[in-house]
Amino acid sequence: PNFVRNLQQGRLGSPPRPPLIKAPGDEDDLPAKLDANIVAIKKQDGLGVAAAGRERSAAPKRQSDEPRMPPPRPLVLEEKDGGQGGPRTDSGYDEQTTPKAWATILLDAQVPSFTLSGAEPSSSGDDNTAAASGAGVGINNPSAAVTKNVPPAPGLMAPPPRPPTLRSQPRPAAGSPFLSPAPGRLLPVPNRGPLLGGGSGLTSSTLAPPPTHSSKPKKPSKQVALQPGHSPLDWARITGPGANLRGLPNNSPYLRVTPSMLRRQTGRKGTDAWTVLGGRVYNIGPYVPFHPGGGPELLRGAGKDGTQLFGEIHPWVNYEGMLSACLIGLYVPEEPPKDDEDDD
Ligand code: HEM
Repeated sequence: PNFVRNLQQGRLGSPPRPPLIKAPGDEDDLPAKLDANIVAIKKQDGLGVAAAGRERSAAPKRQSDEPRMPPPRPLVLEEKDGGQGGPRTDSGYDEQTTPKAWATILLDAQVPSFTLSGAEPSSSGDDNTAAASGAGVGINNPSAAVTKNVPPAPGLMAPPPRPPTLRSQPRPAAGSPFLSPAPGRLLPVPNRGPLLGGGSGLTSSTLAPPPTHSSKPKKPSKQVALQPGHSPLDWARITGPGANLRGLPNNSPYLRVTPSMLRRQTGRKGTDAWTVLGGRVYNIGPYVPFHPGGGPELLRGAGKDGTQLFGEIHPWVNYEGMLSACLIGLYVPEEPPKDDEDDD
């Protein structure tokens, strides 16, 4: 009998009522009276008491669900009920037959955020405490505008770690070129090097030549160690004006040297070493101990035209000036054979 009485009065199956805002003068038992009226109306309409109870049990649920409609932006998508319909059985969503992904609604989730201002406990105090107490949060107090360090709700990604702020960098010593003279200015970005002309004296990094990638790698030098008294200056001294290193008798005229004549002057077997450079024939024998590239290297051009070889190694060398005292004559083609017919 108690169960039937409670059922008739609508006390069974009713979820807790949502809080109502009461107007002044409202009676305290207004919700109970409203429920009783609903039961009476249902009876008049021929509906069963049980149906009325179901209606009442469903109505507050919808009411509590109404703020959730439409669903907020999905934070995490996951399938519920194995993809068979949605989570709400008292709405039209359960008429869906295809599997559907439903958003997990996290109304109470606190989205963790971060702040741009540092929160060093040493300099600015405990910002978390300030923010939690709500004191001083605002534009004029940005250091206090940090969020409560709410742990991320399940399914949410953890916030990224805060980058180190300039304020958290170690402050340079007094008198340092990195110290900004103007108060309130930001410190220079580290690892950029000092400015030019800043009087810091630390300009080596900015004056260093940039790395080049276009120059060829250097070949190893083939220069040899010259004997004492055989330096380039010594050669210049002995080849001054009036010097004669031709290897020919004095006052000999310049010769017309043919290829056959040239081939015999190789520097071997007691002969002088002649070479051709730019159409002129030089006696290079005296220069052998003065040649920075070594005697054997120089004699590679002896007895032949060494113009191409010379040019391949050191085209910048002024051979005409250096060998003026060694000039033999002009390099000329072989003389044509004499015509014997004239002798008849
Ligand atoms: C035609 C045969 C010659 C050959 C094969 C030859 C070869 C060389 C070589 C291999 C070097 C060393 C290059 C280096 O690695 O630094 C050299 C340097 C030199 N040779 Fe010759 N040379 C010849 C003729 C001459 C002649 C006729 C002269 C002067 C009249 C001369 C003057 C020099 C000078 C001044 C250097 C030093 C160049 C420098 O320091 O940049 N060479 N030569």
